[in-house]
Amino acid sequence: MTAVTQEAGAPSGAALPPGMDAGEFAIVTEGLTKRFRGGQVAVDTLDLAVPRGSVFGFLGPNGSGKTTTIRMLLGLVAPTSGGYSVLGLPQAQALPKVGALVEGPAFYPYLSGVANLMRFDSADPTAPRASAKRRIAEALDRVGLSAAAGKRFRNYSLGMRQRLAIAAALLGPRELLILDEPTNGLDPQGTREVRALVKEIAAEGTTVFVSSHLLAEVEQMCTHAAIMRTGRLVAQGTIASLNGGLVTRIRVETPDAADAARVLGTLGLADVLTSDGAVTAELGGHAPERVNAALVGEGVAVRGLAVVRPSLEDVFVGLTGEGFDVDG
Ligand SMILES: Nc1ncnc2c1ncn2[C@@H]1O[C@H](COP(=O)(O)OP(=O)(O)OP(=O)(O)O)[C@@H](O)[C@H]1O
Repeated sequence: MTAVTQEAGAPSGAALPPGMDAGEFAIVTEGLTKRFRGGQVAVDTLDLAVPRGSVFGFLGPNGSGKTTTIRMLLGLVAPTSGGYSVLGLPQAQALPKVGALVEGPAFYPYLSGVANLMRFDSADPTAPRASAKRRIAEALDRVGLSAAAGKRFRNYSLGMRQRLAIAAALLGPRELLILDEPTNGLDPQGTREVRALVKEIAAEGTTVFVSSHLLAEVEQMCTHAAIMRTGRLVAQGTIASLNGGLVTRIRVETPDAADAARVLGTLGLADVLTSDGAVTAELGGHAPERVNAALVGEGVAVRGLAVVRPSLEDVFVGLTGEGFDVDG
């Protein structure tokens, strides 16, 4: 692994996932730690491995260390100890290939989208002036704002404003896009627009590292996730592997709970439990429609039947014994 130079020195040497090398990853951190003055440990010996090409959800309740981690990856905050690698390159070479949206850029309300991006682009001393127009047009096109490019920023919807901010992060070819809570403060329409845009950008081959405190958002938008709690990594992997440790259950609402429990047991479903007028059991390989037919065939009055799939929230609760408190 090529460690990005930082004052804390070399990476800790913590193990990468077996059989993998740093070239496969857009971001690797090893023992990454940030202790603020006053003793607060915001990020605690964090080992992250973000595969290239993934949409990687960096998930955790408020205050779990997500922004501090992102600020370290971007060289805005020096780690106390540990190391990190971005795109396997030294920081000066990596950063031009990284687009980032950490705190929303300040746009001028009375200027158009395109004029705002021109101001933004001209503030970057590394961006060649001759190709500015093309670069800006491409970024606007990529976020679907070409038609609204001449409209004043103050007349943009919340979703359009955030898409313009993402366009600002995409001025130039990027291998990695880092977005800190990009749907925060957006209305449902704006949230949908940003989620769709993230998927499109990923489909074009850019790795997207996106922080969120919204479990459902990460489940919908991401291929992989890392779950944080008070600065520590709780789990990471593909969404399927994170959910995979938990079983899908079937839930039957019925006034005939005892009969329903007997039928589920006869069918071979495991861990049959009865409470509050409902019977639940591990679904295993059984088809829910067959289970329903068997229940009805045995005279059980089925008021409701649901397949309860494990969620990332269940993963978090299972691993920490705590609820996922977004205000925590
Ligand atoms: N400059 C700082 N000085 C001292 N403590 C800080 C500083 N920045 C962050 N912290 C603390 O570090 C912890 C992690 O904060 P951080 O902002 O990284 O979390 P987060 O997961 O991004 O949360 P949020 O979603 O609320 O931004 C918090 O307890 C926070 O109060």
